[in-house]
Amino acid sequence: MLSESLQKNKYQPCEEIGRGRFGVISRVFCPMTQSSFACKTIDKRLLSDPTDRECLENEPKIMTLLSPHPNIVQIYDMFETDETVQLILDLCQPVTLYDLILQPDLSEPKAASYMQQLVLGLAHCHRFGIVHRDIKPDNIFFDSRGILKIGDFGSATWLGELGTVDGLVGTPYYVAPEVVMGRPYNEKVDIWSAGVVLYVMLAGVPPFFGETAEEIFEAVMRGNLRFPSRIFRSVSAEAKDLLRKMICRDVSRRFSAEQVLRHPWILNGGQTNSMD
Ligand SMILES: Nc1ncnc2c1ncn2[C@@H]1O[C@H](COP(=O)(O)OP(=O)(O)OP(=O)(O)O)[C@@H](O)[C@H]1O
Repeated sequence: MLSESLQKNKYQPCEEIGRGRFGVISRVFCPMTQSSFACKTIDKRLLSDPTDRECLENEPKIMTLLSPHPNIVQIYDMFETDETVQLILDLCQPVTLYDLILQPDLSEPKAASYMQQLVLGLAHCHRFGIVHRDIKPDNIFFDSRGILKIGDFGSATWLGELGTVDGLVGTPYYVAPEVVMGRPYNEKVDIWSAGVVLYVMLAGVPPFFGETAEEIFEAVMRGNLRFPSRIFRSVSAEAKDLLRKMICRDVSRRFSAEQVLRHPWILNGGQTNSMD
């Protein structure tokens, strides 16, 4: 860990980029390398909950363990004072996958390219026994060259020796049913969430919805995956096949990251002729 003065010399603070629950993201400039980074400053005083505090401690450790990987936001430095923790990260574009899926005509090849990059990043996490637990479009970033990067490891955890964890973590539309049910779960929760991301990319709406978080959770637990013909008429049979294998309630039958990467729709880059 570097001292505050060295930190000041190494990175010059620039404009604020955004704000999260526990702090601020700013651009910083490193004169030594003539490059910009994102600096995530977390205000420790806002972390009253022990779970939030544990996540704060885990985030830089997990990111360091996973770095470098082309599809994961890289951590370069960390600075800590009594009040704050600062993480120096890859600077990503202001536009996340959340903004891109709002575009009405996201093609299957484009969706397949995003899905392949997302699952390559997840396969890397899962090989290290790490579960992200909050895969959703707002946590999927792009660098200046358009490469997809998984970010926000604030909810990530290690699978212990048992290979499972517990705790209600995630975002209602994207969370897997076994998480909502309060059962121990494993890395396959990320595949469910990535499947929901794929569904939203292809349909423009989530597969499970409701007016309140409780209603969404009930729909997720029922897990009744439907492809309304009005929306899915123009979606290929291969894409629907992959969706069924990712958004699968039976965890043992749900695809692993490696299986997703070997699925024909991914291997063919979303180029298909067949329709259902
Ligand atoms: N590495 C990054 N490069 C560029 N922008 C980023 C980066 N990380 C986060 N941001 C942006 O900064 C904003 C705040 O991000 P942050 O991760 O702190 O909070 P959040 O995900 O919005 O909320 P929460 O604190 O609940 O996780 C978001 O708009 C995000 O798009």
